[in-house]
Amino acid sequence: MFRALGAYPSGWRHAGAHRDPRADATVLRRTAKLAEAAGLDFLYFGEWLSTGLDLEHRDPYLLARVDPLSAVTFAAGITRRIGLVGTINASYSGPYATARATASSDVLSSGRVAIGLAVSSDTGADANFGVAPVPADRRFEHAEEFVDALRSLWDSWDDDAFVADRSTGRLIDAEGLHATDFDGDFVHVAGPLNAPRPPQGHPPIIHAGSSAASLRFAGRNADVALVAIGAPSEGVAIRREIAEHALAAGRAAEDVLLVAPIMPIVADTVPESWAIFDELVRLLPVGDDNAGGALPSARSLRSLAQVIDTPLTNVELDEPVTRRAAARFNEYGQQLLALVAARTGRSLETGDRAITYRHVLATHAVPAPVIVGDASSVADHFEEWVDLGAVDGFVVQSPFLPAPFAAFTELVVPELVRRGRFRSGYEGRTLREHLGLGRPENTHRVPLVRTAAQRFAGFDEVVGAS
Ligand SMILES: Cc1cc2nc3c(=O)[nH]c(=O)nc-3n(C[C@H](O)[C@H](O)[C@H](O)COP(=O)(O)O)c2cc1C
Repeated sequence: MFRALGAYPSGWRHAGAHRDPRADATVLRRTAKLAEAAGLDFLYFGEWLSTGLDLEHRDPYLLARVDPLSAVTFAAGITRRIGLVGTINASYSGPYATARATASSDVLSSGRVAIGLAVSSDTGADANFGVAPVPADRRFEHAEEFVDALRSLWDSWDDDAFVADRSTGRLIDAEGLHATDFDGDFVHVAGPLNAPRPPQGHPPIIHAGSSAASLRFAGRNADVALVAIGAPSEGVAIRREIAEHALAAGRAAEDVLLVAPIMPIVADTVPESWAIFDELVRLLPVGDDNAGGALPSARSLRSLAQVIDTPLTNVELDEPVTRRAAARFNEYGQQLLALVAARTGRSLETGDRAITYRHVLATHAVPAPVIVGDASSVADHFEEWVDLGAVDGFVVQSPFLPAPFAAFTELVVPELVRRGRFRSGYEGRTLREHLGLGRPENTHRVPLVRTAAQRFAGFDEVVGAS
């Protein structure tokens, strides 16, 4: 997952971090090369369609970044094998333009493109696009029509419609162009599309979201579901839920892959990886409600006190959490303590490696799926989750770019290959092949010429009747 300014809010402050969005081409080129050299399935470009000062400390990577479909096209030109996922938001995109742009980039990349389909709503985006928002409770219905329309448009032409017969002068097989008219409750589009059928037939659809509505949507429509998962047992339950929705929609359970975001912080040794995470926490501008430059108040000590049900009066951020104070934390507070211990090697009341309130607050304030360790411990985590049936794979987030991502590709990927858990290099050509997804047939049977003839026959009747 490519977040140029880093997926951890303080990542850009780390020494050596990319921090100038105007130079995104440089870090994108480096990241794409690293990812492809490691044989990763895809690079994922997310999307958010508005900006504002409130993002500076919460999600700085959203402040200003290149448009995902532009990034896909750029990356397609500098890579040869890796898949490229460009996110578009169904509520703010037209199906014709989206089908055309993605069919085009699939052609230009020889079948390596997927759509990240976002269904989120955002009042900023409503204002930016000047459109009446899709009613909140019908966003997923709208998105379902959007996907159906996309697939219909991608099937406008048969794979072999362009016969290009020089001797007869026949360029196309007229029977290979289909009527694609789609007339739903929300989506109305005629077509056919003025782009060839994509090399993958239908570029895969990846849907990110963790709500019940998102899981249902993914089960019914997506090729890959990207879901935030806290524990393996949760992943197993989510997989079952998605499979039920897939089956109810007439699909097979294995038609939908389940992947989870993960933020590995890896170094040659475990203490070195702890040091990187400690530094990210130190650089996080957490503070109390009125502290200048701090994260929003929801990430203050006061809010932490509320969620762990424990008064935190007169404590300093860098003060150790005493055993006595820890005993008063509720279940969520105990989970935070366990997470801090796993990510930092710290424990209660142990001198300079004591758990401090800063670490507890940072872990609450930044709900990133951080996993800290050396190559072996991070690979153990991957293996365990896959073996327990929690996920089919992971989408790697980097706290900043490029160093932690380089460390992941140079340390963890070879370890997974050594263990026989990841292929060495690419076997397939297209993204569908990387993911083990079949290539869909063209679903249109009736050529446009025949429907035109039928329409003409209807016209004759009308003329005859008059
Ligand atoms: C790992 C991950 C990445 C996501 N990336 C995006 C994104 O780039 N753009 C977007 O609009 N939504 C993205 N989402 C989805 C939203 O965060 C949210 O889950 C979605 O709007 C569904 O929530 P809802 O069903 O409550 O609307 C992502 C979700 C996850 C889990």
